Amino acid sequence: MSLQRLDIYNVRNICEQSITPSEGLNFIYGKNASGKSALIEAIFLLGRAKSFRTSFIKSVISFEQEYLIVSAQVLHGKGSSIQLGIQMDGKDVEIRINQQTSQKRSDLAYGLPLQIIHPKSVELLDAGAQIRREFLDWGIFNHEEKFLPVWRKYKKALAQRNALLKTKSVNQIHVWDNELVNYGTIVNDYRQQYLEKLRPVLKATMARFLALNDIDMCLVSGWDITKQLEQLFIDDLEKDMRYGYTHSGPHRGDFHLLVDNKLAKDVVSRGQLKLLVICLKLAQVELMIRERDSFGCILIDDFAAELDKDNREKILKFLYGINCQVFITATEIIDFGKLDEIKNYKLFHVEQGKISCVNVPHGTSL
Ligand SMILES: Nc1ncnc2c1ncn2[C@@H]1O[C@H](COP(=O)(O)OP(=O)(O)OP(=O)(O)O)[C@@H](O)[C@H]1O
Repeated sequence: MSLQRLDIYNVRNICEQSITPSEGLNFIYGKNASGKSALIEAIFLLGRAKSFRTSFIKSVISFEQEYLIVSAQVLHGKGSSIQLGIQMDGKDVEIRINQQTSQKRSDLAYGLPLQIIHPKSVELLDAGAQIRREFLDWGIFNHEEKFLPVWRKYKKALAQRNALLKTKSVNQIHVWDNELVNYGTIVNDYRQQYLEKLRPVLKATMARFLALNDIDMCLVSGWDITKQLEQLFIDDLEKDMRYGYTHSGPHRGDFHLLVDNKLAKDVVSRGQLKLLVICLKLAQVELMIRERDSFGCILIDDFAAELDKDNREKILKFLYGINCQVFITATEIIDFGKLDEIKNYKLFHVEQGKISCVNVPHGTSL
């Protein structure tokens, strides 16, 4: 799965640009504020229908413009391709798949699975649990089609229960308790199964980048698993009513990344933490390629940030070795290391929102 052609219209300082990327590695370089991240953001918008930098979409639309559009021809193996498009005006989102309008953001995500690594990605291991839940659930969503409808039903039941808690009208609350127990248990099981599959891939990926012993990953369910969830809803009712929300369930779930049985963020260096996050993200991609034989794009914004030359080389080697389209940005070509050993890549230069493909005869040392 890869972008064959990408058209960007009104994304930050990119007014109107089209590129034909390589199926393999795409290196994007340019000075600060040239528009490299805007290009990465455009691809992310297309696959996730949201920005990775802001929840305020108006700020992504070029100044004084009403809307943005990103569209692409996406090759889906065996020569078949689909046309994906998204238009956003800050209020509404219009998704087009092969010229048909779709209401579902999940259709885009299935059409173009994306993984992104950027300087703030380190939050995956040093910020609150929500970002880790989303990480796990995104992996499961791409593995198991049945997961999303169950998760949606769980969230709907949770919203209903919380609404009853807030108005203290708890007579009918057991109806929602039953739904939450039912769907919540399934969500937790999916997470556990996914984590069991991801763990060995993660350990193998980490071994390539980090000399850390005894790394493990374990699921935090979001409730005291020595007790029945059903019983916890009964026991916690008074507390839940006082705060107006449900304290136990997979919506409070998390995972812990442990190094020598301690939370990674408490024992490793900043650079190591960043590498651990990269490993987690690449392990998800690798698992998906193993199980589904394909992936969409890996996006890496600001490649050189906090990574030393050795690690940048190892990451590039890894990316070169997996069958996947990659977009990587840096301010200097030199940050990409030796490109002469890599075939099948394209180099793009960005300047004031204009993207141009730089011709480098393969085998040339940059
Ligand atoms: N809505 C917008 N409309 C037009 N330009 C914008 C908008 N939002 C931001 N910009 C400008 O777009 C330019 C490109 O920003 P971008 O973050 O893509 O740069 P970059 O090349 O990734 O830079 P750096 O290397 O510093 O991270 C900046 O000058 C920024 O001020």
